[in-house]
Amino acid sequence: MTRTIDLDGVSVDYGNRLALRSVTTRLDAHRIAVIGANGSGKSTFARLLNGLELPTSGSIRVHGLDPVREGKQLRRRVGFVFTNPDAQIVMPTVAEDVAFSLRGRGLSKSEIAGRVASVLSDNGLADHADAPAHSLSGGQKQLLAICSVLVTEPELLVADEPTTLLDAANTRRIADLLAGLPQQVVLVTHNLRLAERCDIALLFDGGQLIEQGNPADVVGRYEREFA
Ligand SMILES: Nc1ncnc2c1ncn2[C@@H]1O[C@H](COP(=O)(O)OP(=O)(O)OP(=O)(O)O)[C@@H](O)[C@H]1O
Repeated sequence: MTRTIDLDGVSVDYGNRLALRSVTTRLDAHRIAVIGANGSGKSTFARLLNGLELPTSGSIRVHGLDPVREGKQLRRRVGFVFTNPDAQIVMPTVAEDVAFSLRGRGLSKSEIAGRVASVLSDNGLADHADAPAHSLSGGQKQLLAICSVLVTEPELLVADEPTTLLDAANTRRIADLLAGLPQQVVLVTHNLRLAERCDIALLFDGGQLIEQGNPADVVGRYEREFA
């Protein structure tokens, strides 16, 4: 399996705003942090990776798939976690919400129940399986949102500021969870400590990818030039 993300001259123009400007990169690291100031293009970059956004020009391959022509297959292989878990919770109970992600995949009821129980147990939510999803704490909701993505066994997990709404303990919990995943992870974050725990970091400025490399070096430049 190739786990390379390739962008060649990718720009995204929202009409009156060039959100990404001719970004070219090749990424095969396990955990990739994406940092930069507000409005620098991080979320746009993340959203390109599962076809939520399409390039205005240039080309992309994510694990060999072209989001323009193969968007459906891509979305089955790339899981996306949003900042606000409430935006992702769609079913009344925790277990039902996780199971919902597996609809249309041709799995039997018992296979679905098995996968749901396993992901909830791996992430400390087994005791909440039958609880109303909206009764969970903020940190538990973010765990649930991640479980709902992980249950689909994605090859790539893209998380757009998944710890922004969380306190220190829950931030650590999500950070540890992401750090322990076997699949490739792209983490957009303003939390520079989380960025430093990744294998590589990308720094965006004004829609341009201005640096890519060792996270400590990239974070250092960001702090010197943008803080
Ligand atoms: N749907 C949209 N329509 C028009 N402009 C947009 C849209 N989404 C983003 N933009 C603009 O594109 C630029 C890049 O936005 P993006 O959300 O990618 O930045 P970001 O680095 O993720 O910012 P933040 O740290 O604030 O989340 C910004 O100027 C933003 O206002």
